Amino acid sequence: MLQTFEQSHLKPIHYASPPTPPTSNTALLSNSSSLNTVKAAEMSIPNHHHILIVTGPAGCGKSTVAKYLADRYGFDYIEGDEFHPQANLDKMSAGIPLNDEDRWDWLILLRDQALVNLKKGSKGVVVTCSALKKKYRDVIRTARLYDEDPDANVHFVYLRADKQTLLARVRARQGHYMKDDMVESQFAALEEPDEAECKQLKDVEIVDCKGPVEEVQIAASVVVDKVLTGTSTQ
Ligand SMILES: Nc1ncnc2c1ncn2[C@@H]1O[C@H](COP(=O)(O)OP(=O)(O)O)[C@@H](O)[C@H]1O
Ligand SMILES: O=C(O)[C@H](O)[C@@H](O)[C@H](O)[C@H](O)COP(=O)(O)O
Repeated sequence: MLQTFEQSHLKPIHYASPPTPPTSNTALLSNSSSLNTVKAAEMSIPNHHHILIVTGPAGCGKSTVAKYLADRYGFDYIEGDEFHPQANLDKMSAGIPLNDEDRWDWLILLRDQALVNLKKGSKGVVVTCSALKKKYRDVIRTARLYDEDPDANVHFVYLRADKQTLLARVRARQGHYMKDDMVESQFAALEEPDEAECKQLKDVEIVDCKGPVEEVQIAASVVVDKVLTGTSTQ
């Protein structure tokens, strides 16, 4: 376990795009297009307890990308929005941003649900969670401390786009409690994974999510393929 932690610590940082400013995935896709033809079934994924957390503000495409990744790797899919207590849902539906107090138990619940699924035999889980602040991501990172084996291999996929792009998506989205008036507060709270966090912890992949759905899904799978097969080279 400690060994696993140290090994993952030694894994090189892998940016799908640099921390700032946002860029497109064009270079990543053209450099790595051959990887996208690799079928997940043909990939040799070491049997670690993979916990992939797809993060970013409302509208960045967490659910859209997480479902794709879960399907690709045969991992369980945990939709973070389904684990909020009613009080949180009521707040968000009323356009009131959650605060730290509102989020702690939710984050712990998501972490523990991921561990429950792994304990039941899932080879990996993909979790959607905005994880807007570093301290929230740190809660999920503690999964390896509570893993039974313990082998949990936590990785974050941060979907990055500008506020206007996400505002437009949330405005167009139907039937969701999170309305576009919450996007401003999401960005106000957002602490993007910065270079220090990425370099120190080596568990964050940054994917530009401004492009079309399919492009973003492929870009995410390119970096996650490398994480899961231990072939990240940067
Ligand atoms: N890359 C994309 N381009 C355009 N629309 C997208 C993209 N990704 C997601 N969407 C749409 O934007 C809305 C928000 O996506 P969703 O996956 O629910 O994001 P999140 O889970 O981060 O809030 C949905 O209506 C979805 O269909
Ligand atoms: O799909 C979305 O619009 C978001 O995922 C949204 O539902 C919300 O971001 C989280 O559930 C938790 O709220 P916080 O992001 O404020 O922690």
